[in-house]
Amino acid sequence: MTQMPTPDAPLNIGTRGSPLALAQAHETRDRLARAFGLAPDCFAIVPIKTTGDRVQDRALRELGGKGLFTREIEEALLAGTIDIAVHSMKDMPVLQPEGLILDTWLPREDVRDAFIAPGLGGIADLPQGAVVGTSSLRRRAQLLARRPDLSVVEFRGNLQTRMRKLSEGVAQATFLAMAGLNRMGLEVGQAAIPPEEMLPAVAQGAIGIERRQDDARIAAMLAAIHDAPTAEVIAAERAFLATLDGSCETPIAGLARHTAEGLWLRGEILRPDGSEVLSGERRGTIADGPAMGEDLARDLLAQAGDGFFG
Ligand SMILES: NCc1[nH]cc(CCC(=O)O)c1CC(=O)O
Repeated sequence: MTQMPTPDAPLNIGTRGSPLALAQAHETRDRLARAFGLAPDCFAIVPIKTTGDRVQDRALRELGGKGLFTREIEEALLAGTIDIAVHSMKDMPVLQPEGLILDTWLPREDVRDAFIAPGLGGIADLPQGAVVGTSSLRRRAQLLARRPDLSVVEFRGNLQTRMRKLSEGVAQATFLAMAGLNRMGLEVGQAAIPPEEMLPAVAQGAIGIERRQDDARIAAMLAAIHDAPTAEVIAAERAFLATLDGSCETPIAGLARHTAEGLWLRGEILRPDGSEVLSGERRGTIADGPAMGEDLARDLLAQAGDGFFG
């Protein structure tokens, strides 16, 4: 019988301190509490500041990519200060440090990007030459591929900062993930963009829970809240990303869905200025997911050739 956490010996949940990260940590706590009939105070939410959170005003990707938002949290996990770490999987590197494992998934939220522009329903409504704010290489490239007439400005900071920039006219539109808005219960006039129009980031809308590999007690508890269908689509998407990763700073998008036969996967790589888009699809069984991701990535890399990334 698994030893259950108590208010005196709570299960410590590590997370970044942003409002979205905290909402995700609370969702994780609530699911665990419900699964085991435990009171909320059997869990402690431990916000951890990461390098990525500290460095607000520099071009983050110059500083070392995705691990920026996870290193301190993973160190706390290895040190035993926390027992699990809750992550937005869109921001997670494909490999975890020695001794840690990431194999628990909460049910995926809305995978779509949100278009946010007061009074406008979608990208097509933007006037010729309009300015759009985003800090996402992927969204920038996808937008310019569709609308080369638009200009894109860097948009950083929290949701409030971005909404203020919109109202000040710094840009006429911006993007966020529907998942984040939904998880925070926010209504900012967002319009969901169909994936055919803007393919989301790999693992967008998915929350993953990381733990120490040798912690059998925690593994048993996490099994109770694991969502297998989410694991299946993410396995295909992350294999696609893993095969592409390291080869480029190129914008990448990928989305897998269940079909009657198994899985469907679509992937896309773009030149940062949107001047070229390479995409493809695979279908297969659920067990084929990772192989579909790898195969599609290899195919796109071969199509791209050396010039694509330069
Ligand atoms: N890169 C930041 C980030 N990481 C995850 C989300 C949203 C939630 C999700 O996709 O799970 C966001 C913000 C955004 O893109 O609007």
